[in-house]
Amino acid sequence: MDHPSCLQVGRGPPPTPPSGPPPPYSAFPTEPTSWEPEPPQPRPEAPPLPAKVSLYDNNVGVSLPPPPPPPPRPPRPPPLPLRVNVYDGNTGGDATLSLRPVTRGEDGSGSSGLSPQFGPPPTPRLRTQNSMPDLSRYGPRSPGPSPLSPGPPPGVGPAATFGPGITPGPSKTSQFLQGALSEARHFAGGLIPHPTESTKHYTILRHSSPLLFYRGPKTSVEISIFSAPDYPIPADRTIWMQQRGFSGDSGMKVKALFGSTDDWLNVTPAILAGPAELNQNTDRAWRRDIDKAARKLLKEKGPKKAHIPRETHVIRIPEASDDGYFRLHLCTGGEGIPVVVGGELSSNPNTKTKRRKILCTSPVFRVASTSTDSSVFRGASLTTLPLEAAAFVGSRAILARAAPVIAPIEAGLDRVRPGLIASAAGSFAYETAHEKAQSSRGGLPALSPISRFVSAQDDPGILPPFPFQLQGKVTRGTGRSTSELGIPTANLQTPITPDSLRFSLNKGVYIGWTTFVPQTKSEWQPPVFHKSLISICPSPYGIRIKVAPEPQVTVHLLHEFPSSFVGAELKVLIMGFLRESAHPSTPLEQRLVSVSQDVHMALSCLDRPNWSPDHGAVMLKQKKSERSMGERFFDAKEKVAGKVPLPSVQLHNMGIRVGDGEERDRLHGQGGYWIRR
Ligand SMILES: Cc1cc2nc3c(=O)[nH]c(=O)nc-3n(C[C@H](O)[C@H](O)[C@H](O)COP(=O)(O)O)c2cc1C
Ligand SMILES: Nc1ncnc2c1ncn2[C@@H]1O[C@H](COP(=O)(O)OP(=O)(O)O)[C@@H](O)[C@H]1O
Repeated sequence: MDHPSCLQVGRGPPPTPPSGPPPPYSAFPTEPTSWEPEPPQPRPEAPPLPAKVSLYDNNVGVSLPPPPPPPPRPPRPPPLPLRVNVYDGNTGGDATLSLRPVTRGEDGSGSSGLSPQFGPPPTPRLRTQNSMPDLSRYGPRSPGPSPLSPGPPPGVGPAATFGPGITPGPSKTSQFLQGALSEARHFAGGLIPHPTESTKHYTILRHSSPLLFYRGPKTSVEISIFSAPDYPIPADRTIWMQQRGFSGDSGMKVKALFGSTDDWLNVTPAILAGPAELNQNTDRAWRRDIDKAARKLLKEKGPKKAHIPRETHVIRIPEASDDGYFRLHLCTGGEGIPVVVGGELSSNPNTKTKRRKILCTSPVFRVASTSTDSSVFRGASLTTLPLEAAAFVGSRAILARAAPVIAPIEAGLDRVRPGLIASAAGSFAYETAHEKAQSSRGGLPALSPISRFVSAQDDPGILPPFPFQLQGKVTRGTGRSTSELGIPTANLQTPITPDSLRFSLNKGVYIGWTTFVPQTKSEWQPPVFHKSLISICPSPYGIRIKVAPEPQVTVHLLHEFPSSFVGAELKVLIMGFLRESAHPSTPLEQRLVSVSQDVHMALSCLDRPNWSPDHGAVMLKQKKSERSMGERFFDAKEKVAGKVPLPSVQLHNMGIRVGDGEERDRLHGQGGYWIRR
């Protein structure tokens, strides 16, 4: 094959779309090389969690004023039930804690007077097996199922609502949290009464509790937007999050990432989901809230002006926003941050086009992690004090529960730390790596795409930070890549580790080489490498609607195989970055053109000697020996992780901020999803 195009790293003129379908590549030879696979390492299990922990631990190291005595409650109307999303260590998913208030003494406890109930853990999302296409690679294709077609319920976290709670069988963890968080419910009760805020034409209903416990990248707030019959939601609507009042920490660190230069973050949900993709219980709870609010709006505004439900949003709260009070603004038009509160544009003609118009603002909510401490009490206003008390109690409860998980890790670290890293050097190295990652990003993609218009002699070949190596078992896909794009993709079951790699990669398409890892020693043969296209991004097929979808590694090998190899172990050497992933809503024709270009690029590029797998393997070795101190620290962290019991749950899932929040924000982007009503 003739390759007029050559390569360079950096910007270049726009690529010329190749005409026709991707070229056949079955005839391309594979190359034996000395790059050998290494086996993956197993990880030990976490110790079991205790069933019961004392709530009020006097050894927490903070001076807490005695909690205010509960105000006398009128018997009617009954207080609304509070539901708090918590991580359920037993199921590995989220549990919704629904605390239904009862009259004091009614339950015989006489303590908080609240009888908690728990929502069920979400049903794990299963893949539809019957949607597998015929694997005859270039045969006629049947259209795949629509992304919005009915399917099994997704792994969405349960909603926190004001409607009646969903009553499942309580788990061990939930029993523990029952006691702890019923206290939180008691205190938080004071702030619940305003789950909706309205302007003349718009209303925002907050489904979630006013008190959201931080749960890592999955932390989310759920709202529904209503509008008057003559005022549909504008197509250019955006949702912005603004921090309000007291903040527990510095806050708002990755403004550029979220398109903001102020205390405003653009948190508009990324994905439009179909009703069939939602967890049905969650949606039912949302609808109950919506019906209740709609009835109220009808009463207030009359049938002609009553606001009608338009959209429901599950908005991911960026981890970098830290603890504090927040509200959301529904905006339209303009550019930059919305600076006009009250729905009117500035009269200054110079700034007019730059400003977004705020259509409506949501009720306030509080995000709390275990970093909540007594200083928050000092910063709280009188109206927010009950919520602060609730945050405090809740965070103590979660910390207490986390302690048995953290303790063995700490102990294990102490055992292995002296030989691996002195903690001071470690933290320095960590900072260095962290800063490096930060500066290399600067809000722009750090990886320059390979340009298509450089002559072979100018081709610099693999450039840092490449190559990378990933390994994983092939799992079944949805069949959509085959049916829609004509490329079967081997989906790898692999977390992207170590962190240094995870945080370096853009969501995008890469070129590289893939080899099969022999299952037994007797199977060993010199490895054969196949040119490959590697995609690292969340599945665009919407079957796993999540607040913070994890990137998936999928590989299309540029070689024809007689049959499927699901279950095989692949090793992938990633050599260069081609392009950012197209948004899932990109029209099919455009995606086809991109994939066809990707195939051309991989074929022309990887044939050159400076892109060979041997060359890649040498560079990988070299890279390993030249690791920066920061990268070594990441390695050390991995090694430590291999030697000490790792928690089966991640600490951020237990409300503990562990410092990687900004990187995770980068990884997940805005996240979130929304549905039409
Ligand atoms: C060459 C190539 C290019 C891809 N480009 C994109 C893209 O631009 N945007 C995107 O969301 N996903 C992209 N993907 C990911 C696939 O659309 C899909 O997530 C993956 O192949 C899994 O699909 P499956 O469920 O059919 O196995 C790409 C995959 C490959 C192999
Ligand atoms: N050239 C190839 N590249 C990747 N996978 C292939 C290739 N040829 C066959 N396969 C097999 O096809 C499977 C993908 O097919 P399938 O899951 O039906 O489609 P999709 O990738 O659209 O989800 C892979 O898991 C792999 O076993």
